[in-house]
Formats: sequence, structure tokens, C-alpha cells
Amino acid sequence: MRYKDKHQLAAEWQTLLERTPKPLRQAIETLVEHHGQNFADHFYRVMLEDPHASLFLSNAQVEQRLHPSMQRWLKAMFAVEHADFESLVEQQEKVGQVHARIDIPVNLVLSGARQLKQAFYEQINATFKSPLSPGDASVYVSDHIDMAMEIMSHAYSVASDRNARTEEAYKLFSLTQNIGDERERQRSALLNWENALMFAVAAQQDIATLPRLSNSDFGLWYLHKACHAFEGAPEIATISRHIKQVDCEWLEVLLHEDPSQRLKALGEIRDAARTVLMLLDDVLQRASGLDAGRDSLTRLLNRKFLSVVLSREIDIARHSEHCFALLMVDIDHFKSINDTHGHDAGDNVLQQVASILDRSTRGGDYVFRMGGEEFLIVLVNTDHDGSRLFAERLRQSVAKEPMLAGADTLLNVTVSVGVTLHDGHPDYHHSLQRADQALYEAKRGGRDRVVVQ
Ligand SMILES: Nc1nc2c(ncn2[C@@H]2O[C@H](COP(=O)(O)OP(=O)(O)OP(=O)(O)O)[C@@H](O)[C@H]2O)c(=O)[nH]1
Repeated sequence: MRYKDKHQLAAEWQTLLERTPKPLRQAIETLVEHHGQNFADHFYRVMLEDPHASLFLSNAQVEQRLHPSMQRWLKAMFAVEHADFESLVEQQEKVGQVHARIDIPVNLVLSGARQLKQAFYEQINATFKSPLSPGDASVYVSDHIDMAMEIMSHAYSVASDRNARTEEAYKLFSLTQNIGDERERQRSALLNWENALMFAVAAQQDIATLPRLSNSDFGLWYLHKACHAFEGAPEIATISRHIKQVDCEWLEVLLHEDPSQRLKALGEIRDAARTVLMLLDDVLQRASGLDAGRDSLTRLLNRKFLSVVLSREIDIARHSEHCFALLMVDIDHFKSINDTHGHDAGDNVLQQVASILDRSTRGGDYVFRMGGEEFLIVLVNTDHDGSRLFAERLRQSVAKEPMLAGADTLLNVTVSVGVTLHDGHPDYHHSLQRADQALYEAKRGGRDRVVVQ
């Protein structure tokens, strides 16, 4: 998508500002200082009356935070002078990205902007007297809010495009979660097609009724799911070519009157089926690695799908009575394990801790390796006491299991855990920050402990 760059937007914004006389800008700045609170009140009052908007805003945390941040936003927008227009543009982009993250519909944001303008107009009309023109002041306010909305909307659409793509990739990822099963299923689907074909040939069926590979169970899975899931993989074009060649060339020859031609076609079809299976094995094998969302060392999820998982859990929590907790788990003094026993020993410890985390969680929970020696557990359907108890048990499980660092080196390893229960805030960054903060406190408090925020 072609769009103005930051530089251009900043220049446009500056032009908007400069065409308004300074005394008028000064008066608006004062208006925001005196009435910013009322504008924010008006905004929330009207938005909370909208049942859809209140889904996103009625949370106490949001109200507490957004109220002052809306006032700060107004102050920043309507300052008489701006030292740096690019940072003003960046601020709007950040707001747009948050909107996308919490999935607030763009029409609600625009409706909020309209409410805000309305509140401004009323106040301007009530207080601005000559020589200050209420009309000019309203245009100035309106242009500024529109400018901010334009930038937010663009940042919103870029971010939500990205979210949608990641979500799609996640669906396909979960579809191929069990690569071993999928491989076996498709292998037997391909064999079934071959058998059906041999039977049809033996029965001298008409060419039009011979089973096509592209219409078989295998072919349908391949065309509808695999092609999409593994788009861009070099093997995909070759597999497609083989399928087409079987259906469009070799099936015809199967009914040739010359038996040697028929035999040749049979051989070609068998070879094509083998090649397809082999290529598919390669693609599936790769898909089970890091690229598909798993960390290659620990086999846990990597961060790729963190945003999808957390957004979905927030959505589930919003529509149900259940809550989820985030547990940030970090191995204590891991650097000294590496330094004393070597990097391979460190890797072994990472794998064993990962395996404990994985074994300790239920089927609906998620375990991510966030990087280095830090892990994140998304514990679903839980509450304050439940998550604390789980974290405490986990800490003890790690502490009491001696870790095999090398051939004959056993180590005692501990972890610190920061726990936070989802508090209804629609932005998952907020919960991640709280979990991080809890982990920081666990470390600061001496490590090998659980802190609940
Ligand atoms: N073996 C191994 N080491 C890693 C890997 N990823 C990161 N590390 C190392 O992990 C160490 C983390 O060290 P720090 O962040 O100082 O943390 P720490 O020593 O655990 O100290 P505290 O967390 O404060 O208890 C660094 O030395 C990294 O190089 C990995 O995949 N394998």
C-alpha cells in the first residue's frame, strides 16, 4: 500500500498548524487545559452508552488509564508550538497500533472522534468572542483531529493486516500440528487413490470415469490446505506439476491399445506418486521446525503466534466467566551454568526445564519459549489461587529434579516465576508487562520464588 511517509505527514501537520494564527492556537491550548477533563468525560459518557463500545471501554483499568491518557493526547495535539512533528506522528501511529491489537473497530474510533469534536465545538461557541473566530477555531480543531485519525487509521490497517495474516498462518499451523499423523493420513490417502485407479483400469472403465488425483482425498487436501499452508515452499510447484501431469497425460495413456504404452503409463504414475510423497515429506518435515512456530531446541512454541494466542484468550475471557493467567518463568543464574559447564550443558538444561513446563500444563494451556532462558505459560481457565498454586508446584518440580547437564554432571536448577491474572484489559501488552514486573520482583526478592501481581 502506498502511503505518505512520516516526514511528509509531519510536514503536512506543520502546515496545518502554521496557517492558524498564534493567538487562536493559544486560546485552544488554554481551552484544553481548562476543559480537557470535561472533554474526556463527555467522550466516555457517550461511548459507554454504545453497547459495542462499552465492550472495549468498560473495564476499570481502561477507564483509569485512558482517561488521563486522553487528556495527555489532547494536550500534546493542541500545544501552541511543537518541537517535533515526527514524534507527534509517531504517537498517533502507536495509538492506531494499540487499537488494532485490541481489535477495536475503526468505526468506533471515528465515532469517538466525532464526539470529541462536538464537545470542542460547544465549548468554542460558548466561550470564544471576537477577535477570536469560533469558526476558525473549530476548523483548526477539526483539522487536527482528522489528521490524527488519518495517521491512526493507516497504522491500524497495516497492523490489522499483519494480525490477520498471522492468524491465518496460525490456523494452518495448528492444522499441521501433528506432522506425523498428517503424513500417515496423506500417505494412505494417496495409496487409496492408486488402488482405486488400478481397480478402475482392471475393470476397463471409461477414461472419463478414472479417478483423478486432483479429485482424490489426497488431491483435495493438497489443493485446499497444503498449497496454502506451505505457499512459497520450492516443492509445492513440483508437486502441483506432477499431479497435473498424472491427471492430464498419464491417465489418458492408461487406456492406450498398445500394452507397452499402458505399462509405461503405470510406471510413470507410480513414480509420480512416490515423488509427490517424498517431496511432501520434506515440506512437512520443515514445517515441524522453527519456521512453523516452534522453537527448534525445546520444541515449545516460539513467539510467532504469541499475539494470536493472547488476543484469542482475551476474546474468550471477554465472552465467558473464565479467566487466564500469564506465568513468566526464568531460569535462575543460567549464565553461570553456561559459563561453568559449557553451552551444550546449558542447552540440556533448557530442554529439561522446557519438558517439565510442558508436562506440567494441561492440553488447553500454552507454553512459549520467549527467548534465552525465559518461558511464558498461558494458563487457561484458572483463577488467582489456582494460578498461584500451579506456579508454586512448577517451581518445586524444577527445584527437585536434578538436571543432567553433561554425561555425568547433575545440577540443581531453580526458576523464578512472575504470575499475573488477566484483569480484563483488552491489550495483551498490559498483561505481559505485569507478568514481567512480577518476575522482576521474584528475581529481586532472591530468586527460586513465585510472585503474583
Ligand atoms: N546454552 C544456551 N544459552 C543461552 C541460550 N539463549 C540464551 N542463553 C544464555 O543465557 C544467559 C542468560 O543470562 P542472564 O540474562 O544474565 O540471566 P541469568 O544468568 O539466568 O541470571 P538471572 O536471570 O538474573 O537469575 C546468557 O548468557 C545467554 O547467552 C541458548 O539457547 N542456549
